[in-house]
Amino acid sequence: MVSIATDRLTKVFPDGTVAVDDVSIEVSSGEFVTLLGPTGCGKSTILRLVAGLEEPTSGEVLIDGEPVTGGAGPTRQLSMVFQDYALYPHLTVAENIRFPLSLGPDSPTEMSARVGEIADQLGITGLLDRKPGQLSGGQRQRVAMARAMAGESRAFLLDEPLSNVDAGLRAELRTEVAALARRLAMTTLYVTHDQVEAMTMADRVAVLRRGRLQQIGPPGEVYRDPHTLFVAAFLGTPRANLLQAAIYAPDDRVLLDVGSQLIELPSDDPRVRPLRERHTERVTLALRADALSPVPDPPPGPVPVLRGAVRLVENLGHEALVHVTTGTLPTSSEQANLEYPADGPHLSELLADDLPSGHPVRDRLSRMIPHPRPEQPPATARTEYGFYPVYDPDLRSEPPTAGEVVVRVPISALPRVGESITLAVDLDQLMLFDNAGNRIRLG
Ligand SMILES: Nc1ncnc2c1ncn2[C@@H]1O[C@H](COP(=O)(O)OP(=O)(O)OP(=O)(O)O)[C@@H](O)[C@H]1O
Repeated sequence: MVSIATDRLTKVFPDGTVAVDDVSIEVSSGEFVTLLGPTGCGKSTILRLVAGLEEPTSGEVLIDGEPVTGGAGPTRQLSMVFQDYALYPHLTVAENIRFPLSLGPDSPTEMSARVGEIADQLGITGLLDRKPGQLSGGQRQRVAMARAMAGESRAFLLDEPLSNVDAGLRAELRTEVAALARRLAMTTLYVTHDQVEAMTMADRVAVLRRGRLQQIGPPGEVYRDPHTLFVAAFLGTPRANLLQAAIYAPDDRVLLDVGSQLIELPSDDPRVRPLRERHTERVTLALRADALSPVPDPPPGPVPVLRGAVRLVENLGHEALVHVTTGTLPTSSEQANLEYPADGPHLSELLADDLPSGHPVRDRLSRMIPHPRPEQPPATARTEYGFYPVYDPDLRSEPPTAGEVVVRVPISALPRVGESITLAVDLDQLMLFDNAGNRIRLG
């Protein structure tokens, strides 16, 4: 098997669509890499560029370190499997698998032996005489894989090969395809928008957004250590809680102001100390459902906490997802770059507005009502703690389900709806992102 690489690969379609933007990825020989991202992020285009079905606007595709860009597709000897299987309906399964071999030098006996061998590997020996129309979706997928493996392929390119298969079978095939790829040490580039598929199958996951590579790494690493707000928000179910916040570091304390309350961080902790330099900076606080856990109030020791009231308990059988109203304001999907790119200033800076000073409900209102766009961006520090979380009235007609966080709780410790709850924040899992959506590293 060969290694595949893209070097600063860029594809701009004639209509001006930038489908792939400066993407460099290396897939070592025998490695399984998934390309993951929302629809339209350029995954299929990357695969097609690697396969030679599209010409790059700039940048290169390298196979075993040799540039192949400009060469015709077949010489690359890469096998591609698409989501629609593309089997020949009038040929039997055996004939379909044999098809790529018929282009090579093998004798009929050799070809039959090879078909038998591959069919055996994929557990479809009993289907060899059937036509594709007589197969289930999962069986068709296996035949498509078998056909891809039959030729003298040097690597495999799979474009959402399981997306037409029903959920149960999908899980089974996912394990099978990954196991097969490992057993045969197949170099594989696998496109999917399904994060479970991407995370469970791959040696490394490449997360893409709008044609750009956001991050590439082993699944666990990309999940635990996202470099951008987009990656933190895109990976994980339930989605990470994304809260608008400001860092406030008066005297020797370090606080995260989430509008409705302050989360006091242990200021002598080496992880927290660097935040002092970011006094008054507006940030997004990202906390996965596992980063918060119910504790007694007052908590044992100086742990950072978030307080709220239980609104909903979703019992999943083995665990529960508890929705807690905290009066915080989520960072919108738009800000997290999940739908729209937003490279400008933080929404809260664009929208925060002067409220009539001295008004008795000024603070409360400031957290609840939408503000018109100000003429001038506001000064950073506006209250004692400097922060009014806001939402963008242009993007939403009403506030998002205001101020909730979702927490994973063991069944043995289920809280009741309406109950007050204190949640300890796990510092190791506390993630902060700056205005541009880049990770702020704790020390
Ligand atoms: N031939 C083309 N001409 C113009 N634009 C194109 C062409 N092919 C794809 N695009 C655009 O390029 C972008 C990337 O498309 P691509 O199919 O690579 O995305 P994808 O991540 O594979 O999406 P999906 O998961 O929906 O298949 C999209 O905006 C798409 O509309």
